[in-house]
Amino acid sequence: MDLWWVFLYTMVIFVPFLLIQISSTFKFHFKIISYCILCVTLSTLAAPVCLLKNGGRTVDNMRIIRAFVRTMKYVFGLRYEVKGLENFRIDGPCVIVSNHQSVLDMMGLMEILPDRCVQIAKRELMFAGSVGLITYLGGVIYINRKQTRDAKSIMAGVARAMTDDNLKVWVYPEGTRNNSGDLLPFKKGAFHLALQAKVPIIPVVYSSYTSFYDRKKSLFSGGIIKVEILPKIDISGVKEADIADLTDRCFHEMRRVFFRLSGKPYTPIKQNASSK
Ligand SMILES: CCCCCCCCCCCCCCC(=O)SCCNC(=O)CCNC(=O)[C@H](O)C(C)(C)COP(=O)(O)OP(=O)(O)OC[C@H]1O[C@@H](n2cnc3c(N)ncnc32)[C@H](O)[C@@H]1OP(=O)(O)O
Ligand SMILES: CCCCCCCC/C=C\CCCCCCCC(=O)OC[C@@H](O)COP(=O)(O)O
Repeated sequence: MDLWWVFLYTMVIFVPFLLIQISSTFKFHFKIISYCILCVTLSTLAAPVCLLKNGGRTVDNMRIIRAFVRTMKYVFGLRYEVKGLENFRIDGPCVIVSNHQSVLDMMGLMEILPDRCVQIAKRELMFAGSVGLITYLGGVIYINRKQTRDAKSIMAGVARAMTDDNLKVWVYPEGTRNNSGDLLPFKKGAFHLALQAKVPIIPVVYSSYTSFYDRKKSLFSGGIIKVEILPKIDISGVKEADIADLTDRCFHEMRRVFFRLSGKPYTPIKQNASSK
């Protein structure tokens, strides 16, 4: 008889728990797959518009891509609260650095993307079907992260193009997606780029997604993302030998803002922030 009670309680507690787990995992994957399908569909629709309007690969296509991507937030119940847009109003090129949490960042990127701005992306993105095509048409710059020397020489070319073509360049200095609720140490490429092109750096911080999006917990619901565009960091007077300090300064400033926007107490870290 006792065994029956144990069995019954196990079923009453365990089975609903299991079903909730399965359904939340299912819901999470369903939403992520829907996101990917929507990206592929919108890219397929945007590509001919870009080709008809601008003829080929040009940063002007980013305006078209931006208009398409801005509709996606409504599908996923996301809202952006943006502060500091006036800091984007500078004449000429600049390097924009921001934190990178997930593939969902494309929506936050396009929400505030200034005109004449291209992104640095891993070269694997080029092969992502119509998404790859649309990034190519928008003028995204691809780097091979496994070949530092190649990446550096591409960045040197980008520095020239920035001044020649009046381009802004968006870099994710963490170098990869990071949904841990903190920032990864910054790589130095973006800061070398700013120095080589002799342009200011504009940091952009997005609040943590962990309250509404968490891969480990299979969580993906609607939510509010706070975005802050910080005042530009002037690099006049900065020398190559100061790159590590510049990287650290930017990292710590962005990390402070990240914790504030995410409503979490700031915990300073002592060690050198930059990755190498
Ligand atoms: C319609 C719907 C469709 C949606 C479509 C939306 C379109 C938008 C697309 C947006 C795409 C966004 C994609 C985002 C990504 O892919 S993020 C991943 C790729 N990005 C990056 O990795 C950028 C950040 N990384 C760097 O900047 C790195 O520094 C890099 C240049 C890549 C080199 O990395 P790594 O090999 O790991 O080396 P280190 O950074 O550790 O550097 C090693 C030493 O080299 C020095 N260094 C670095 N860069 C330079 C440089 N440019 N010039 C000179 N020297 C450089 C660095 O200082 C290190 O030396 P020391 O240790 O200081 O001596
Ligand atoms: C014929 C092949 C067809 C392949 C189809 C692939 C479909 C891809 C579908 C949807 C992708 C939408 C994503 C939009 C762009 C996302 C850019 C992005 O966030 O890349 C991640 C990169 O920053 C860092 O990568 P890692 O964290 O280091 O990894």
